[in-house]
Amino acid sequence: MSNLSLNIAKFGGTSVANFGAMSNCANIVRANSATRVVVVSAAAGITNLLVELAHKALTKEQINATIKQIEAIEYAILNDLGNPAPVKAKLDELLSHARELAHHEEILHRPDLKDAILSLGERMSSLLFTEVLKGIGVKAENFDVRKVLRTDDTYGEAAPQLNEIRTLANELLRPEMADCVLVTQGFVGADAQGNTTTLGRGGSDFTAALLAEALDAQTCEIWTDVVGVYTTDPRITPAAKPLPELSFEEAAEMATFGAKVLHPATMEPALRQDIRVFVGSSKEPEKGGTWIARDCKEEPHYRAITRRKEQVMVTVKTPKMMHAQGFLQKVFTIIADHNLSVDLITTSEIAVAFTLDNPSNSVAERLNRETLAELKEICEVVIENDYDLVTVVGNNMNSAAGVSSRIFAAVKNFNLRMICYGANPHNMSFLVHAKDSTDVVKELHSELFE
Ligand SMILES: Nc1ncnc2c1ncn2[C@@H]1O[C@H](COP(=O)(O)OP(=O)(O)O)[C@@H](O)[C@H]1O
Ligand SMILES: N[C@@H](CC(=O)OP(=O)(O)O)C(=O)O
Repeated sequence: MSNLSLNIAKFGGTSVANFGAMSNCANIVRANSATRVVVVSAAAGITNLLVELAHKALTKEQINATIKQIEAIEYAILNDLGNPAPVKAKLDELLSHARELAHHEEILHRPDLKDAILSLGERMSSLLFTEVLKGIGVKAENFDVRKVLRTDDTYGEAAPQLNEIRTLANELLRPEMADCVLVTQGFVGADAQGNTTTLGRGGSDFTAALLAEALDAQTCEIWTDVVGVYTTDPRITPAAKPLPELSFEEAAEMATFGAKVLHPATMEPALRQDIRVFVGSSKEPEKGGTWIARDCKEEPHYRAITRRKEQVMVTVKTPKMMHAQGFLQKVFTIIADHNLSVDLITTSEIAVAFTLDNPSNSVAERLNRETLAELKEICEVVIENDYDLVTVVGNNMNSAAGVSSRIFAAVKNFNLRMICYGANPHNMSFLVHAKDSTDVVKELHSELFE
């Protein structure tokens, strides 16, 4: 079933951080009659507080203090509503659920409880944002995304089940959106048993794209705190510039290699269904933003630079590797069995080095630990921390002359530990010491874009 014009709008944590920010978002929704589904993240800071409750061994007093911080942020929004009374009881219910889960004696060991508590940020913000919309005269309803966003049961990084999502969204969401704007939760899902799951940090963008795909939307808007996707993270250098256009491939590379403005999986549904994705600032919508689509007017060799922090370099060595057939295969079987993806690899006759993405409290961190323990059973393993991965994203990078030499010239004063170039036309990546990465990105940016 297709629609004349359907847009899914997603508002990130900073865009729903307080009543004023939510009001800007409400105006954006009201201005576009094609927007029938709104996906919201938790108010800025809330998910981090919930992560502390879920992952850190806190005293009772520390738990209570953290809940108080959450309550203060949510209540500040509630108290600014014209008519807070109808939602106060529902908000209090969600807060007491958070309290209960935080004090649960198994919270640190049960991934299902962790996801249940993490989901509460989005459940509270969607409740409040629905009221903000109603307050400016938009007919809106809060919709529990767990009814349609079916996932597997990999808590913390659940995989969406696309066929079920399509069926459920068309059965349960589509009929309701004809009548009003539905405000739902990003980042959250439910498995076949109805247990709450989450899609991984930053997953609300992915939710929006998944719903856009399931409902055959034409566009998906990601409203955030920057006026589009930039040549690099504007927090690294003020010289970063917003990009008017990007291809799906370029955007996917940027997201995968660290551009936090988009969740890495966001482009997958967009690419499958050819959904145009817009990224813009909810504070300054009039400034426009970046359009991400299949084809771009231009395909420059250098489009952007990204950085991904918290990388680990693993070197596996075995004297037996000399002529030892099957060693590499064993190493990569162990990695594959744990579902890890390796970005950079270098090999010599007696050693293989590769990188692992290792953000703290992530599913990857746990899998990395298990993987390394297994590798240690078959070879010597050296683990080095404190690395960042820097990537230049562009087009035809592996087939044009001089593309790599310009990059190497710009970073000649830094120690590059690993380099990956040539396998993909859209990127060139290298590992640098974390202490150098800001300067590396600045030097590269200055050479390629300024
Ligand atoms: N290439 C980039 N372009 C724009 N923003 C980027 C880029 N790389 C990283 N960022 C960071 O992403 C942030 C927005 O992402 P995020 O904090 O997750 O927003 P939201 O809360 O809206 O989801 C920006 O403030 C910016 O610092
Ligand atoms: N609230 C979740 C999901 C999310 O996507 O948030 P944001 O849109 O603010 O990055 C997180 O912080 O991970």
